[in-house]
Amino acid sequence: MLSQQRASLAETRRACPPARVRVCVRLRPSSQGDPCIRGLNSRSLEIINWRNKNETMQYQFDTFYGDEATQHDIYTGSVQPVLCHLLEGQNASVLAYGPTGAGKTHTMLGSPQQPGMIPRALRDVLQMTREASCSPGSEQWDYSVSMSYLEIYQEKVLDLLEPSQQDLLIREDQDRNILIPGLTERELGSFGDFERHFLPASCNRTVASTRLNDRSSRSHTVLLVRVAQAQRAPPHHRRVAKLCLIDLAGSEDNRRTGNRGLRLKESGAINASLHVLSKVVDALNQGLPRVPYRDSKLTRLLQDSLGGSAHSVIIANVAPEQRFYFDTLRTLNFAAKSKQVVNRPFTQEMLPPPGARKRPAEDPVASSEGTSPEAKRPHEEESPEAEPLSSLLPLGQMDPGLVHRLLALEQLEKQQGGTGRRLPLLNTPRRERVALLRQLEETRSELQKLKEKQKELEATSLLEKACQPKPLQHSKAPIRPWKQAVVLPLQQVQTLQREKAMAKSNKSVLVVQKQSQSGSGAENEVPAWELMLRPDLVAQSRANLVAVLNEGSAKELRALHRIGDKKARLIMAWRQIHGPFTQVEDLKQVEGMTAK
Ligand SMILES: Nc1ncnc2c1ncn2[C@@H]1O[C@H](COP(=O)(O)OP(=O)(O)OP(=O)(O)O)[C@@H](O)[C@H]1O
Repeated sequence: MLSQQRASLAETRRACPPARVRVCVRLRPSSQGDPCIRGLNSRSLEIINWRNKNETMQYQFDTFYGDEATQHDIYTGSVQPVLCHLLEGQNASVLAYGPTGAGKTHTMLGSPQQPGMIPRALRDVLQMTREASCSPGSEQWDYSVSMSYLEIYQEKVLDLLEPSQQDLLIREDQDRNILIPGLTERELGSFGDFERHFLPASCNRTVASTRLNDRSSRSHTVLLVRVAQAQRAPPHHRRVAKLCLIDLAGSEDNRRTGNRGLRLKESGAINASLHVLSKVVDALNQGLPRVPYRDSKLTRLLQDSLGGSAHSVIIANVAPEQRFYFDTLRTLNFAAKSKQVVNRPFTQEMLPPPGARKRPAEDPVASSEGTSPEAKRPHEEESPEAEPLSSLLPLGQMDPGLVHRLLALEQLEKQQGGTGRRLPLLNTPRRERVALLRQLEETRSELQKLKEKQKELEATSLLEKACQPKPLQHSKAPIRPWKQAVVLPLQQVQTLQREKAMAKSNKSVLVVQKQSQSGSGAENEVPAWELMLRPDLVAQSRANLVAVLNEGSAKELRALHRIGDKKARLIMAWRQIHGPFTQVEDLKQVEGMTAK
């Protein structure tokens, strides 16, 4: 039954090596005055230290592009290398980040004279798929490319290909894919098709004039390109990859933009979502159990690109003028922490259901309900590669817990008449149902094998006994399987017991009895007690504290124990210069503070 279940899913996921997010910095040409930032070489730059004008701070990235770098340099150096992964069925993302007026839209869209990353990438993707479908390789594939285009304006997801005021919902399917039901998708047969759909849609983006940029993006725009491929020969595998090209709206200091009314409201939404983006990167870097993707529409959509399955590139745009100094510093700090984020790309291959051997362009399933640009990806639990079926353990090494489970299952089956009737699972969500059925199937086969092994052992043992001289005292006890004894030092046993008790009790603090000091165990000895905190909660609260240190406002910092106004300001200044705190102990480096 299990193999049938797997065959019907017919999906395999091949993990690739983890891929760190690549981060490059692009410096816009200066419009006035002396620059506050300059490049040192193709990877490093330095920026004046605001506390001491005679000092500089240095940063290193995957690539640094100076103000003379062309669109071609940036494309060939940082964007083109990730596109080849699309043909392997893996996702890729390119994201332009930076303050308002620093050149994000110039980098992504460009102009007719200096086309940006988006038109260049589309031209190459279409060309690559054309060439790959003509290649005489053994694995010939048919390709189809399609696009969707949306903007996130004031926390609303708006379709740019078919503009309307409808806020599209972001959904997550059972396999954790992000879907946008109702988002328009257009097939692209040529670059001409792309221009025909993309150019008018670009005019639908919300732009307005601010004091810092005549045509400032008031929204985050996301171009989704879907590359579907279908193998011509059996077994007719299908793959779907997604390319996300994102032009973020710039962070804005409203004292300088002069924003009021609607502009101010837009700016509030932009800054809030960029703040969540920064928190997502922090959470990923600190390995926190909860990454706040759901706290903004932007991060929800970027779930794949940061800490997800895509090969991602961040282009951090910075402006050289003194008036952008603090924006530049903030951008460099965001870029520096983003380069630590590691993604886990994989190739997904699916078999079409029997009777549905169509080319991707004709295949309604391949286009994921016709409108959604997302590929259906299975949950890890369903991947045959994720976890091989557990093989039968030698009887003597069988985990007592498993034996207990097997006996309980046998009991349950007996109660149900032992006719193979299935357990009532219909009300269980599908994912859990699949996992339960798998577990049940594994347990059944283990039980069967266990019974056979047991019989074998009994037979061998009887035979041996028959051949041996009779022992003086014959034991009538049935033959039991050997249990493997694990001997632990007493202290370790007690720690394990405490941790188990804590996990079971679900409490954060436990009162535990101390080991008798004298060791005599005398009846009248007064027992000593101690309080024990759950280690996972301690770790979590330390991580939360670090998050407040990195992201907290002055008010939030003052709310911390022993932190007053002066210390809050010192912490904020420190993190602006040195970047995020990695642990609570870093506080020692802040002037006049101790880790206490
Ligand atoms: N590398 C560059 N070379 C020449 N001009 C540039 C470059 N980068 C940006 N510019 C110019 O600077 C101005 C601001 O750039 P752009 O609109 O791309 O900024 P932005 O970061 O997208 O701003 P916002 O977030 O407000 O939309 C534009 O006039 C653009 O043409």
